[in-house]
Amino acid sequence: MTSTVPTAAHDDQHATAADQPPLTMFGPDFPFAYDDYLAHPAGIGQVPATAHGREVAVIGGGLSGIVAAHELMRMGLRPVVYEADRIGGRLRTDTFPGCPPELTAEMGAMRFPPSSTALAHYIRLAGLRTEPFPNPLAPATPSTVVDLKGRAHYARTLDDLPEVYRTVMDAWNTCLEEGADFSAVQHAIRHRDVPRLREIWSRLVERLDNQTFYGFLCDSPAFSSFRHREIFGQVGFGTGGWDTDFPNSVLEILRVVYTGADDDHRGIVGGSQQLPERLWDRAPAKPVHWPHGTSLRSLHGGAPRPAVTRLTRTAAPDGGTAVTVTDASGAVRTYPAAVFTAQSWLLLAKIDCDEALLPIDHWTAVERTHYMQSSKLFVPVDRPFWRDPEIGSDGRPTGRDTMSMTLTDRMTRGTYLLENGPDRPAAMCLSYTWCDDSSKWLPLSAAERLEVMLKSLREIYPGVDVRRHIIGDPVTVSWEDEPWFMGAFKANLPGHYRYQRRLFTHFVQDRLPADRRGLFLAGDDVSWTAGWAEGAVQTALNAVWGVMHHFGGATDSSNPGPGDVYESIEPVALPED
Ligand SMILES: Cc1cc2nc3c(=O)[nH]c(=O)nc-3n(C[C@H](O)[C@H](O)[C@H](O)COP(=O)(O)OP(=O)(O)OC[C@H]3O[C@@H](n4cnc5c(N)ncnc54)[C@H](O)[C@@H]3O)c2cc1C
Repeated sequence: MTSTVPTAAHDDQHATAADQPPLTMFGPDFPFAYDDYLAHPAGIGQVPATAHGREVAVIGGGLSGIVAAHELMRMGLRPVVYEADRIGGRLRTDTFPGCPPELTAEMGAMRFPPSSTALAHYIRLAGLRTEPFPNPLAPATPSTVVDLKGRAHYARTLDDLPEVYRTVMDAWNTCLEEGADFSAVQHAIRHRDVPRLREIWSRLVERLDNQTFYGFLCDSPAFSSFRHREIFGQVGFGTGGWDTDFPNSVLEILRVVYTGADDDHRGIVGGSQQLPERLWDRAPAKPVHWPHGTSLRSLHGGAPRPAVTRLTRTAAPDGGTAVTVTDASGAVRTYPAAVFTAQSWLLLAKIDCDEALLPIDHWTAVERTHYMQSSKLFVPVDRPFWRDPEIGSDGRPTGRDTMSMTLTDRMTRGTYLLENGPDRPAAMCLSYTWCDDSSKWLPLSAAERLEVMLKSLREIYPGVDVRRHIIGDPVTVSWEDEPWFMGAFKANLPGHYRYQRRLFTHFVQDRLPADRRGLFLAGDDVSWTAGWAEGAVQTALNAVWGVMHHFGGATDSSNPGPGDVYESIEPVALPED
């Protein structure tokens, strides 16, 4: 997910002293150091040799499924990946028909915070490079235009914007500090002070689970001005407007700001889809059980199995239960364990499921899951023409760029300018929207969307003929309209904390009835930080731990896994009555 009180502004207020430990997506709900766990020389655990070669179904070939499959293969198990669409899922990098293949469009995730340290482990493993992402007012962004209520402001830094923007930024920082112990939580995250973090966060969860983001702002004297709340909603913090998140639980927003998830973003050079694709192709250096050179691709004969159409529980030979998977080819296979990584709603709508798959409270949590909508449209252009100096009405350069990264309250909301070098073809993300703003695009074809977007941009840049630079057809997506996704990413509504807790903690199954074990939920919507690929990775690692434990395996005592330390760091349990 992404969002502007701008990055620069946010950092400005909460400056990171060079001698402080870095901010990472460590908690606050489940403060487990996934990065240290992955980096530890003892590895993340093993299964008994008798389990080597046994099959585990992995449903979904997005990042979570591929990370889970990769780690299960490294343990000597045989992951069988099912993928309905394409490897990568919401790490979807499209190309433009008829254009050079290096010109890409990130239809899903496009920018990653350095605080995503478990994700960074796999980016390194895949040998991928990252580069600064051109967010509003980010150092890598030549210029930004904020266009609100028909008035456009041009800025290279926050100081170029009218004073009211700084006032709004100050209000946001005050609101966070007074309403959500911002500095104390960040300090605990940086220093991995688990008792302190749990103490503060538990209190906040109890107090704020029933509060919307907007209600949180309204409760703050710092945000008593409607106009300031409105500007904040349009321009947000970090990377863009957050008003489409106003109805969501404020806990979702706090998780983002505490962990620096919306700050200092970097893009993956060549596209994010390469990450799961490379992991699919990668042969681990020291394979357990499998011959040298074994990769997920080689285990699957090149391609994953097709979409799962049915999931049932069946009796296992050892007297326990197994998970039986039917796929779109009609093939039926039974597995001692399965990891489900697709969005949970697919269990309700696209897969014929046996109710015995999950405990009833978990089904309720699946049903209540709330997804954000999100649409994007990209066009290829001949070159980064936006860097051309703007010429004023007197025929002289104004000192500004022709066009800028743009935030607006018009239909487009966020326009991103993506360069591949001077005079090389480039891409424009003409519009990136969420929720209601995304729904407005839903019934429009790509061509119709393009026309509305060009009109919005013409209002902001009357002298710029964007169309003249377009060299190919637009590519667009509305994730809520994608049959294998049904939404962009989860966002809890107020009162949803308990549901999220059920889904996230499902990987620890010793307390579940025996006939409800063996199916592990993972992926973005099971995580506490949906909309961030880090959560997809963290929950994949939880599921891997669950499968390992299910097969009688264990971690090295020097490197306990998420399930081993669960009791001491489990998310706060709110009362049900
Ligand atoms: C618009 C958008 C912007 C985002 N921006 C960012 C960002 O900037 N930074 C960031 O860190 N994260 C971002 N994210 C979030 C990030 O993309 C996700 O966290 C991550 O890609 C989720 O991976 P996953 O494996 O959990 O789920 P998915 O990617 O959804 O993978 C699940 C897979 O399951 C498959 N599937 C579905 N049904 C079946 C079935 N019946 N049988 C078999 N397979 C099935 C799907 O095709 C899919 O490939 C964004 C997401 C979206 C949508």
